[in-house]
Amino acid sequence: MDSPRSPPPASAGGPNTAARLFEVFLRLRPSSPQSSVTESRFLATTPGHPCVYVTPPSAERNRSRAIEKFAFTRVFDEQSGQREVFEETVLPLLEDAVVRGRDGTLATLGVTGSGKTHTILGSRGVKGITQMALDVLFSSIGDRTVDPAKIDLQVLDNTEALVSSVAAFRERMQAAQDGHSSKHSTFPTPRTPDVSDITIDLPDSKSRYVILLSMYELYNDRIFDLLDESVHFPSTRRKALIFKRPSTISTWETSREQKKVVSGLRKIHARTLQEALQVLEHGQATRTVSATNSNATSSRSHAFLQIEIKRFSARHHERGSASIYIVDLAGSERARTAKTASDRLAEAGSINRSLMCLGQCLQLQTQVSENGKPAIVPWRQSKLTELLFSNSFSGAGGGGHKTSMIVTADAMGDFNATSQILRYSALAREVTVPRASSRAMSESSVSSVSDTGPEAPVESVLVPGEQRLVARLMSKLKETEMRARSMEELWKEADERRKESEERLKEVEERLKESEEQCLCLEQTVREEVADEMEERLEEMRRGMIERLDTEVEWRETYVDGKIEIMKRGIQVHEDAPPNVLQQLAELKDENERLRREVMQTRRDANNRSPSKQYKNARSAVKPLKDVLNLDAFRQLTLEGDR
Ligand SMILES: Nc1ncnc2c1ncn2[C@@H]1O[C@H](COP(=O)(O)OP(=O)(O)OP(=O)(O)O)[C@@H](O)[C@H]1O
Repeated sequence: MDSPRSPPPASAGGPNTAARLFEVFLRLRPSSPQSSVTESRFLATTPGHPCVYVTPPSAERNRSRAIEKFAFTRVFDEQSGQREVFEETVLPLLEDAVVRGRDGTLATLGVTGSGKTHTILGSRGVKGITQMALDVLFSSIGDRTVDPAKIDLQVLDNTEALVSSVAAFRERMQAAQDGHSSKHSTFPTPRTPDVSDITIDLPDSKSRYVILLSMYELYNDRIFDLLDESVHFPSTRRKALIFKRPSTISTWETSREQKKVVSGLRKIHARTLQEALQVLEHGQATRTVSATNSNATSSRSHAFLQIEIKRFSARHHERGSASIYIVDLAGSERARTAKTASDRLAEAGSINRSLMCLGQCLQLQTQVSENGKPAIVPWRQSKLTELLFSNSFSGAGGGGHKTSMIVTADAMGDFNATSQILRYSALAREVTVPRASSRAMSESSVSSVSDTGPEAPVESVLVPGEQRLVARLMSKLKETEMRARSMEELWKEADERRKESEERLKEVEERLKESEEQCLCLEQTVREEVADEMEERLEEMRRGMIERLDTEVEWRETYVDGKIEIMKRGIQVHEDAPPNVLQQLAELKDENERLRREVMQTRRDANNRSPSKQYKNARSAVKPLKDVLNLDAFRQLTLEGDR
């Protein structure tokens, strides 16, 4: 093998395409003084070969690094233009969607500042592959678009999306932006490269098409609509959306084939290329972007653009639908290099975590190729991999979803971060230990790289015995790596389970707390109700007693009056009654008057006192009267008077 600056010939080995789940392309960006981190190139390619060689820059050599060779579907070197990348990556996906109705995803992956956004959306007046895809799509469809007056897209769409025309979208945007400082689109429509000569042959001459655009971003593991006009109001909080299967099934799908979608997304019906580009610009302007030490306009979220191509018959019956997802992933970064802090650091943590899960998914596909057995790709581990792969691996959409990745790299950028991404994204990898270190290895079984730097490939200088030893050591190294990886995965799984259990425990504790609070409230209410009822009953008793007392007093009064009347009549008849009887009568009258006053007083008191006391007092007040007016005594008196 040659040194990285003069790579080896074509036979060095390309990727095994037999059992590949993804196409993985590598694109090298031209280095600029601002973007360069290392002082020398650590990546080298050979024109026409799908491989890249990674040699540690001089500062890294002392850390015992070997030369690594990575294979991809294709490598685009620094001279490759946007159109070349477009023709090899998105155009086949677009053709599949328009002609065969197959969904496709294209995502860019790379270290921050390595050129992902430039590739996807272009920069400095240069079109990205997205603009080129829209250009080719609209020029291929031509005037065979559906008249919006003839269909109701809102009714047709089964994904709970909010479908509207570009005009209505623009109006809403205008209303949202009026009087508010908002993010205005600042992207001039790029003109180059020209793709007017590329068209896709449509499958039949009668079909009509509708193009729907939607854009969303995955920011801190939450999905946000990039075409939601309400975000332009400063006080409005963005609403996170859910990725799920729609509640209704479209006519051409079975429930098993049903694709997962971002529910409640805004979909804009673009009828021309200009309309589509306007929508794209609005989405771009809303995306979360910040300046970091590594990139002045660093994407802090993973952005998804969905181009949905709906096919209709000449009589406006929907015949099918296919989507292309173009994904601009946020770049992985080291906090130390990017010098990020607070919010940016938290964003970077979330970005790196999701990219690590993506890396695991990508890495497993190479193991599939090597073992010949289908490995389980852990795409459910993160929201990002779920969004990217759930429709590819679950058999949804008929299982025809095709995924391609473009890995972007700067040959003079961050060596550690770049080689790490190449390691997990490459379709095949080969490690070569330089000569000096291979000798050391045979003596001490430790891999190291000579201080003098990488030299000729090991195979060409070793004797057969040494070659066998190196081969054995390499296979052991590979085995250990695999074991370490599976241990790491087990550890991660255990850690996730622990976290899950902790979350559940927290949930249970919260519920317990809630239940206790509810119990307390209930007890309080019951106590209050019982107290109210008791008071009511006491009041009723009091009223009853007063009534009974009144009746008794009235009856006594009537009774006494009647007796006095009888006595008066007796006195009139017997005017010569003995003086002691008359005196007794006068005394009785006085006593009667006194008792009446006492009854009046008792009544007044009864109104002010508690019912039981009132009752007792009244009884004790009435008792003397009763005694005095004892019928027998009275009769006795009357008889004595008569006598
Ligand atoms: N192939 C290229 N040709 C010319 N310029 C490029 C190329 N790739 C990247 N650049 C320039 O490098 C800078 C950073 O690129 P870009 O914003 O695309 O990086 P990125 O990978 O998207 O970063 P991040 O992950 O932080 O968003 C931009 O100014 C862009 O114009």
